[in-house]
Amino acid sequence: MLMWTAPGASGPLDATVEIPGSKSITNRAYVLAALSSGPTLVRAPLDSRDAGLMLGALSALGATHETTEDGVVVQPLARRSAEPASVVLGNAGTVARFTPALAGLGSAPVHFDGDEAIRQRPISPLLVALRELGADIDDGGRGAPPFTVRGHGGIAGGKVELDSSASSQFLSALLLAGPAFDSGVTVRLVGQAPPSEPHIAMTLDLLRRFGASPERDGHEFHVAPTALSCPEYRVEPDLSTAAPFVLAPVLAGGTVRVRRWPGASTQPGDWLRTLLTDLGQRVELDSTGLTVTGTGSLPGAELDLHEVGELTPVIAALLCFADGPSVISGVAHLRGHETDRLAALATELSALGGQVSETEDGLRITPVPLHGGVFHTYDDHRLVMAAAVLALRVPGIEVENAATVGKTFPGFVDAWTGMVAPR
Ligand SMILES: O=C(O)C1=C[C@@H](OP(=O)(O)O)[C@@H](O)[C@H](O)C1
Ligand SMILES: C=C(OP(=O)(O)O)C(=O)O
Repeated sequence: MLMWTAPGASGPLDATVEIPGSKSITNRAYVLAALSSGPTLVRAPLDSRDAGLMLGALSALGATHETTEDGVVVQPLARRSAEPASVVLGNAGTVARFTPALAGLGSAPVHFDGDEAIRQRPISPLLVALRELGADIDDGGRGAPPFTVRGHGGIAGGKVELDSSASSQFLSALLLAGPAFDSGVTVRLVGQAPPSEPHIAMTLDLLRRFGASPERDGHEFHVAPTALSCPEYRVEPDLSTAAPFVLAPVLAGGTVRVRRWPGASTQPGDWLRTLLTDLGQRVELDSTGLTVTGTGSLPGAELDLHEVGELTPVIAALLCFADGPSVISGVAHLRGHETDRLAALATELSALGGQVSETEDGLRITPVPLHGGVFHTYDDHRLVMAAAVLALRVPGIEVENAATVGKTFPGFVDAWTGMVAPR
């Protein structure tokens, strides 16, 4: 789809939506399944570009999978690749950060490369740490893809210092692979605190579910060598993908229900319940899911989104309609996401007449009337979602390359249209 005219809200919403599986949980479950000693049935996994890239990467490394009626069955990396292989990264941070360590467990060279954007995203501190732990990586001195991991049949592991301030995924990568290192792994964080603390908790949670006993003492983490196993794992719906849907009734009025919203979750999107309540909306969680009812008011807000950075694009779009100015802070690392999200949001929202400017670590938003126009998406799924939120109130928003939303939700346009403009 080259251009999508996102629908405006013509009245209060009344919709129940099904959100696909969490990207972050799906791709962690696949990695841990590959490192397990037996097959794992991953139930309700995400089926999207990033999840497909993870399965492709694991296949290239020797962990095959089969899609069944019940989910995806992943076989362990029993046949650790002895043949040279290539891993396609696309623009998936989870694939780029989580799979190089697995290649170091094999016994062949594995070449890693992806979209132009992934070559620009930070990864160097992870490659340095992996080398210190015993991996043999040739990155031509670039500290970025393309690079080759030359497997020598295992990774020694041990103690390492890591600066994970540019992405929490560096730390998650070492912890997820730690059970397969000869001596496990002990990571001491140095530098600024990593962003996305819930994603670190998610990593520890999945490790436990697969039988490891990760330990954390402040900035130090330890995972012992462990034989992993988890015959079945059920993936929660992606609460960051759910974000635009639960924010919609704030702007359109009415009620939106998200089915299967978990009672407790390590996903950053679970914080939306707190945010929406603080913004004066009605939020109810029960065993069927989450129900959000818009109350018609929306105050401006000062939000530090360091822990939940991936929610920034849709929250920025929402705050363009608040009663007063807002400031988003704590998200300098978004400049190294799918695109420089702070620059992209400031540029695109300003092009629609908005008063949105970048700060060093966030955005300053002063609500003013917006007009329609083309919203460029920079190959970033979350910018498509942000544009859809804007269009609820602003007629004539044309979303460029909306298909890029397939990184996490290929069915987004249909689901959104079904919610806003049901036939
Ligand atoms: O570990 C993960 O699954 C993720 C961690 C976060 O990355 P950063 O810490 O780089 O922001 C998040 O933004 C990304 O969407 C998914
Ligand atoms: C930052 C994101 O993705 P990735 O997993 O590629 O880092 C995101 O989904 O917002």
